[in-house]
Amino acid sequence: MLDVTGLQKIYPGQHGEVEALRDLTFHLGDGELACLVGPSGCGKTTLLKCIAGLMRPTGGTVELAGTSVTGPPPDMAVVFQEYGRSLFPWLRVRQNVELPLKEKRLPAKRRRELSDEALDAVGLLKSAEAYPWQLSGGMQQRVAIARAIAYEPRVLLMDEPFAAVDAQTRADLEDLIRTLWKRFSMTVLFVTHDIDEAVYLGQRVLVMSSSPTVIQDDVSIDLAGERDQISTRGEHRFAELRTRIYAEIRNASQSGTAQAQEAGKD
Ligand SMILES: Nc1ncnc2c1ncn2[C@@H]1O[C@H](COP(=O)(O)OP(=O)(O)OP(=O)(O)O)[C@@H](O)[C@H]1O
Repeated sequence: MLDVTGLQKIYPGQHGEVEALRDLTFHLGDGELACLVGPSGCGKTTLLKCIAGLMRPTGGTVELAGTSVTGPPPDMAVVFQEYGRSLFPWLRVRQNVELPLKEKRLPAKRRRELSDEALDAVGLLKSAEAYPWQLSGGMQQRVAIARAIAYEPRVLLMDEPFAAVDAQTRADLEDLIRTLWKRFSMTVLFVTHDIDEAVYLGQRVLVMSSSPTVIQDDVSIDLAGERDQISTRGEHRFAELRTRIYAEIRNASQSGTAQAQEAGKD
C-alpha cells in the first residue's frame, strides 16, 4: 500500500543544512497498523509530511498503491499534534468535520451521517454545534480525529495525536483507533514517543534512531501475531513485548551512534 524508498530530506538553514532523513526505506501493507517510534528530532514529522505530500523530499520516493505521491493524496487523512491550529475557529465542530467531505462532493445528507457517526465515535456528538475554542485541548484533538475518520481514508497518518490529552482519554482514544482501524480496514501509520502506546496499538513497530538529526538505521519489529492475543496492558505478555521493543531501540541507537562515528571519520 505504502512504499517509502531511499527517502532523503535536507532542510536549508542559515547556519548550514540539516539532513533530517537519509536513505529511509520501508513498506506498509494494505490494512496494516504500524507505530513509528524514535527520539526527538530524528525526523518522524518530516517523514509524515513527505508521505502526506505536504513536503517535497530532497531525494527518494513515496508511493501509495503504486502511484507516486507528489501532493496530498485524496484518500489519505492526517492528524498532527498541533490540532488547535488545524481546526478553523470560525467554524463549528460539525462544520470542521464536514469541511473535507465537501471536497469529496458528498451530498449534505451523507456528510451529516458521516459527521454524526465520527463525532459519536469520539464522544463529542453533544458538542457538534460548539466552536473549537469553546472546547478543551483534548476535546479539540478528538474533533481533529473525528474529522479524519469521517473522511473514511484508506490511509491514516497520525503524529503524536494524543500527546496533549489526559491518561484516561488517551486510553479510550487508543482503543477507538484500534476499533476504527479494524472496522474501516485502514492502513495506519502512528507516530508516538510512548513505547507502551506503540506496543498497545501496533501490529508492527518501526524504530528510527538518530545522531542527532540523521537516521542511521531503522528497525521493524513485527508484533502482529502476539499483539492480537493481548487484551489488556496488565498482561505478562504485554510487558514482555515492551521489554523487547526497548531492547531493539537500545540496539538501534547504539548502531546509529556507531555508524555516525564511522561517518564522522570520512
Ligand atoms: N523547517 C525546518 N527547517 C530546518 N530544520 C528543520 C525544519 N523542520 C525540522 N527540522 C529539523 O529536522 C530534524 C527532524 O525534525 P522533525 O520535526 O521531523 O523530528 P521529529 O522526530 O518529529 O521530532 P519530535 O519527536 O521532537 O517531534 C530536526 O533536527 C529539526 O530541527
